[in-house]
Amino acid sequence: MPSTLQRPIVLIGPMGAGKTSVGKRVAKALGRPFVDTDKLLVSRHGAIAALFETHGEPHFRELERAAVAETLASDDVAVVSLGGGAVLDESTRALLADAHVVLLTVTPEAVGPRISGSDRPLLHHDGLAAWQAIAEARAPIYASLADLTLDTSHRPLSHVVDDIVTWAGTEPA
Ligand SMILES: Nc1ncnc2c1ncn2[C@@H]1O[C@H](COP(=O)(O)OP(=O)(O)OP(=O)(O)O)[C@@H](O)[C@H]1O
Ligand SMILES: O=C(O)C1=C[C@@H](O)[C@@H](O)[C@H](O)C1
Ligand SMILES: [Mg+2]
Repeated sequence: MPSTLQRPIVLIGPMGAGKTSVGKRVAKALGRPFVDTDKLLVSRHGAIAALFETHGEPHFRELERAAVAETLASDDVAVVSLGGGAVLDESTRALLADAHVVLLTVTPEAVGPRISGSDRPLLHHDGLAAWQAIAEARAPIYASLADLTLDTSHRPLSHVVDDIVTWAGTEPA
């Protein structure tokens, strides 16, 4: 049954934490629309790795900020999964003030298999070492925004989804 959630649920966290997979399932469980901003950007501008290579990361962040702003301005969208670095942008962070923000975390040990073979440009050179450095540098930003934090390292997707759905039902509208 569709929920009456008044504010969107926004999933943040490092690459491979499960934002896309979990967000899609939370939206389905709530019977509400879902947007993954990485997927939105790919549908409009092509592969993220090519965008980084051709136009650079700052250009990608601008496109990302616009995509997040547009998505959160829609009355229809209830669950939004962001790209891992979206919260680096100050104005993107400000857009999250009215959302239920859920931080998904994952340990380096657990994320290894999840990111192997992923086409994330920031991981092209050093893989797991790059992931770890990026995740550590961003951890304070993620933590400062989170209303709920869930570690996904050793938990099936369905348990993470159930926790978010239950928590959303207890949050003030
Ligand atoms: N709790 C989990 N247990 C096991 N595997 C998981 C879990 N959550 C996600 N995965 C797997 O990890 C991979 C990455 O997940 P996902 O794409 O959802 O991460 P993400 O946070 O959206 O990453 P990105 O920032 O790169 O978009 C997928 O193959 C997914 O099936
Ligand atoms: O953590 C990051 O900076 C990124 C994560 C991905 O979701 C993509 O948005 C892109 O590869 C950048
Ligand atoms: Mg994703």
